[in-house]
Amino acid sequence: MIGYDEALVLIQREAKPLPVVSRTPVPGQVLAEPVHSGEDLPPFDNSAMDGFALRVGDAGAVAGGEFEVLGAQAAGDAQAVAQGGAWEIMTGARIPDGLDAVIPVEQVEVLARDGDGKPARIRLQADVPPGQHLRRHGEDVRKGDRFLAAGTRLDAPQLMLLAALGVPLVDVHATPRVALLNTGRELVDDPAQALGSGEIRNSNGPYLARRIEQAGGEVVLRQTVSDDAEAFFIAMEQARSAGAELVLSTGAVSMGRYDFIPDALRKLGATLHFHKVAIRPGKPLLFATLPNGALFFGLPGNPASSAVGLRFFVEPALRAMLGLAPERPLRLPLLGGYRKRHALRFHLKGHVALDGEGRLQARVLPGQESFRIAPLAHSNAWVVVDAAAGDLPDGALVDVYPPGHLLGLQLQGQG
Ligand SMILES: Nc1nc2c(c(=O)[nH]1)N[C@H]1C(S)=C(S)[C@@H](COP(=O)(O)OP(=O)(O)OC[C@H]3O[C@@H](n4cnc5c(N)ncnc54)[C@H](O)[C@@H]3O)O[C@H]1N2
Ligand code: MOO
Repeated sequence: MIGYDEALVLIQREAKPLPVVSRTPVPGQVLAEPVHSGEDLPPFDNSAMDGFALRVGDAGAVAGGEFEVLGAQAAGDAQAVAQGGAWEIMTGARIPDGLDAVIPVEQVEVLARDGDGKPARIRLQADVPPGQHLRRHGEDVRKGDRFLAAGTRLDAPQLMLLAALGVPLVDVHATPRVALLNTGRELVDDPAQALGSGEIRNSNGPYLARRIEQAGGEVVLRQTVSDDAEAFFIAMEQARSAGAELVLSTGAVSMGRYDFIPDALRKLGATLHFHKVAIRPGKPLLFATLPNGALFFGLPGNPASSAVGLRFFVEPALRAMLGLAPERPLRLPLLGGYRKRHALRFHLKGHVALDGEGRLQARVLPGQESFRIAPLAHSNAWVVVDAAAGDLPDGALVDVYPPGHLLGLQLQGQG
């Protein structure tokens, strides 16, 4: 049996960044290369206000000054050239060449109007400092700027920026393709089907499938497989033809007579890196490399054990495949402390909330047994207590991980 840190080193040795591909930007993708701007943002000098554009130079203009209105410029109008005077201008409209400041319409007295009722002559009711209410081209992002760094995960703000700068394609690591095989002849997938004697519902399948997608993977195959090696070999062949770079199984990795996964992998010619880690829950976890180079994780079947296996073993591999640096935990005070009964590393269903002063604090939820699913649905974080740690007193700082490596802490909506 090896320790968690040692297991992580082996995973990080085996999990390599996937090839870089150019793709349409989509939320959740992680940039493999920085993005440089091919344009200025804003693309041209424009007005921040509805009002009048003027030429005021370095000195500015003073209240009381009068100007002829010689043109008008709305958002979307092409470049115009002004021969002095004032131009009526709308927010976002391109500043006519030759003008260099804007006065808002509220600070102007219209002295005369033309036949159509448009302002023909104005008087300033306020001073106009140089450059007032101008949004200059490139002030936000300059052409050639590296505006998104490698390792950035695309979400709404990044998509806004990429859209603003007209970037059709970004370089990302290919999405890791994951095959998920739930083993066990006791498993029932159809929620409408009544359970036969000794049967249980496959709950690991939907949980893991969702978490894999949230962790940046794509589930290319999901199969429920009986407890025999032949059915497993068929599913493994399907995983291979689906192009899976990562294969996960649940169940059949422990000591029982039907725990066939380790032997079946050997028969397939896989290289076993470890089987059994000094953690709770999830101890019988297995990690191997398949002959085609795909990584294989044999997750224990108990629901909390499979969740821990995904979060703390598979997700580090996904991170490496996506070209991301290893994750760092939050350090939060632990409300109520924790009594640690074994010299193992514990991954505990936890809950993070705000205390009375609005500071984050964590606690360990009751119901840590690995068969218990209900506490997982009330948990919004993992509290991790290292193997070397002893009992933790109330308020001790503890490592806390969000539910997924690409998910932030989610404080709302958990009961
Ligand atoms: N003699 C020993 N027995 C066990 C040991 C041990 O060291 N010696 N380890 C225990 C630990 S720890 C764990 S964890 C489990 C792991 O067992 P397996 O990975 O072999 O899984 P199964 O036996 O197939 O199933 C365990 C448990 O989980 C339920 N299960 C399985 N798949 C699903 C699923 N998709 N959805 C919901 N529940 C699932 C299954 O019915 C069992 O109750 O072994 C201990 N035993
Ligand atoms: O370690 Mo097993 O995962 O306790 O139930």
